[in-house]
Amino acid sequence: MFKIPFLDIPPLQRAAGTVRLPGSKSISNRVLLLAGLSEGQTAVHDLLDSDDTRVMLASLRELGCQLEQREDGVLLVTGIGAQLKGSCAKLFLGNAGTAMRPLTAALALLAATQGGEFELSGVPRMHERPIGDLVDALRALGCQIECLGNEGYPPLRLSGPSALKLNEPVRVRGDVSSQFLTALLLALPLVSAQPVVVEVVGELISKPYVHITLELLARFGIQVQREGWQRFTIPAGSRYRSPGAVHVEGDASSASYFIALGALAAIEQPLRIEGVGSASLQGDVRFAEAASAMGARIEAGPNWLAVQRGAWPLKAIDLDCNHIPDAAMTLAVMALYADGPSTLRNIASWRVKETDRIAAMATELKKLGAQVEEGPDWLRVHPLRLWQSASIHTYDDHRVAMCFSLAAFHGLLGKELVGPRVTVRIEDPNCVAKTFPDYFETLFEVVSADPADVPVITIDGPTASGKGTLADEVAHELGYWILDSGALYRATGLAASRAGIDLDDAQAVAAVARGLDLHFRKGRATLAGEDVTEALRAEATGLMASQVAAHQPVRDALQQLQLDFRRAPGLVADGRDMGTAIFPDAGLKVFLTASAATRAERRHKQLISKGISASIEGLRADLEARDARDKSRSASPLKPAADALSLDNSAQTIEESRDLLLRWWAERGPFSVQR
Ligand SMILES: Nc1ncnc2c1ncn2[C@@H]1O[C@H](COP(=O)(O)OP(=O)(O)O)[C@@H](O)[C@H]1O
Ligand SMILES: Nc1ccn([C@H]2C[C@H](O)[C@@H](COP(=O)(O)OP(=O)(O)O)O2)c(=O)n1
Repeated sequence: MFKIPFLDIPPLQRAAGTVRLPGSKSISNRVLLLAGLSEGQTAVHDLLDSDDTRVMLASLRELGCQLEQREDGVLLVTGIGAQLKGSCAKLFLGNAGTAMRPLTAALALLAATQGGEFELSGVPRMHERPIGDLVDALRALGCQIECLGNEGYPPLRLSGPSALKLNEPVRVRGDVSSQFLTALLLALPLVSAQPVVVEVVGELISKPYVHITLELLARFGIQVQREGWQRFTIPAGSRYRSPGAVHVEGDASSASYFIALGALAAIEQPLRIEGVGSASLQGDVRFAEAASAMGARIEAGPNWLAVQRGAWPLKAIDLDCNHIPDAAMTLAVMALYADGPSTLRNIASWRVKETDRIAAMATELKKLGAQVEEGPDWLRVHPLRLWQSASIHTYDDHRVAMCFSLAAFHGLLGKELVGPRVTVRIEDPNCVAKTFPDYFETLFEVVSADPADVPVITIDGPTASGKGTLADEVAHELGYWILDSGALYRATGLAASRAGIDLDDAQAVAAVARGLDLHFRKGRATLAGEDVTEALRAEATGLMASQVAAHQPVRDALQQLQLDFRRAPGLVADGRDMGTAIFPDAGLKVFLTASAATRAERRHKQLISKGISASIEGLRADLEARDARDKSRSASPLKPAADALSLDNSAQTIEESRDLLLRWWAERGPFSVQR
């Protein structure tokens, strides 16, 4: 997760590999509610773990459902069997429309029939998202609902008991959001002692989402009868019955970013997307048709897609997007790469989503330099040839963040470079946590950039100056990868000494370096399958590292391994020769020092905290000897690069050093200082 103020994405060129999608948000939250209302236990497989599902889970727990996370990731939900366990609760639902609407309907009906009082609230944006049509429908039915802020908007208070009028059809508007109808369909089986009829007023939008609702209701034992998309009947005596186990499909809206990615950048090989396909329930899989119309080459299996670039530039489209409201935002960004203006129509619902998405898309696309026109329910985007770096505001809207990451792909038309290479800054990247917490990690796994375009910060300096600590801090703030180059020399020294090799035998040690079976995962290092995290950090290993690092053949053997760390979105590399030898073109080079006394003291503290005893004098002698060797060797000696900025942090805190580096970095970047 990128919990940072912004993420700068450098120019990206290609995509290849396989993406596994997170579970569908729409299906996850519907399944949770149905499982929560059912009798018995439901094993939910592949549930999405995100902000929106977390608020639903917290609410279910509050309402008395038992939730148990199995070791294999499956969630066991024991439902309340349509019987309230408590008569009051206050539920906070964040910005999750898929929790607010159905819980409102379900709790209003439960309060009416069984008595109770429930308050439902969310973040400020949730209190601006209309729910009046659902409230009206429920009030007409006899439910007691109070809007605690503005009429027609959350927060809401639902209370009862009260008499329900179920003889007449429940009428609900369907032309603003289909979620109101979905909410009623999910909840009305609670009161279906007699048949209950729902009539939709106005033309129903987003029908595919209602289709998902009906399919899932069927899996939980409720066969809704449908006449067109206007009239729905819940048969008398309907009861929620757990199907035992449910598998949640991958999220088709999330797939749209990777389908677009394939269309833009899967040049040699298709990009494979797992979790959705031709057998998917979700309407947003039809985004694939829109992407095909723009030129993508797509092959589909039951639960996978393989997408490759076809037409380039993409083909402009003029499309009614009513059937793919969420995924269609991605088309607006693809339109930048088209051969003419593209028009997205029938998207009025965008105006009442996480933000006013029509306005947001228009504003942010224009920042990149695009010409954009908008109407009450449409958006027209003209292709972009002269790109400019832009800081994209994301409005706490996950989809804005995800679709604009695609604007980092540009420049290449055929083999020719068109326009400048620019940086796309995504503000508040963590807003993707709503539906796809690992979106950026997933993206960076499958994309590649020209290494020259990937920004690098180097931090070189003597031992215990704080390079590693500072590199971690800075990389974390920028969302960059980390190269601890010393670890490669340490691993080489350790592996060579374990193999009984003379550390002064340059060729023999270089052979070890070339065959190094070293992996870093989740803060642990393994060498030939053995966890060597602690062994690598031992002082003795540092001395061995310094010894083997003096051999040019060893340095040559490790060079490519180090260069391979240079991947989007960027790299912070620490060592002795990062700025002088490995990344001479780094955008920022820092030479970090501190007095020998300070460094000895820091190392001493570090060792003591790990329970290793050592004398400060001994440590100081060791580190001075190591510095002397690192500086005096002929192969890439420790010295500042000509263009490095020196920083003596003897009297600085880690935070002060970090903020200074980030300021230096911001001054060199395409955006003015932002912190
Ligand atoms: N201003 C500072 N900057 C960086 N590290 C510091 C600072 N003050 C104290 N330290 C501590 O110094 C120790 C050595 O830092 P480390 O990153 O391991 O150094 P290096 O990678 O240069 O050998 C760490 O325990 C770190 O917390
Ligand atoms: N880029 C590098 C990194 C480390 N080395 C050598 C020289 C160092 O004394 C050892 C150990 O490096 P490391 O950065 O892990 O050591 P410290 O954490 O600074 O004690 O490896 C090098 O020659 N070039």
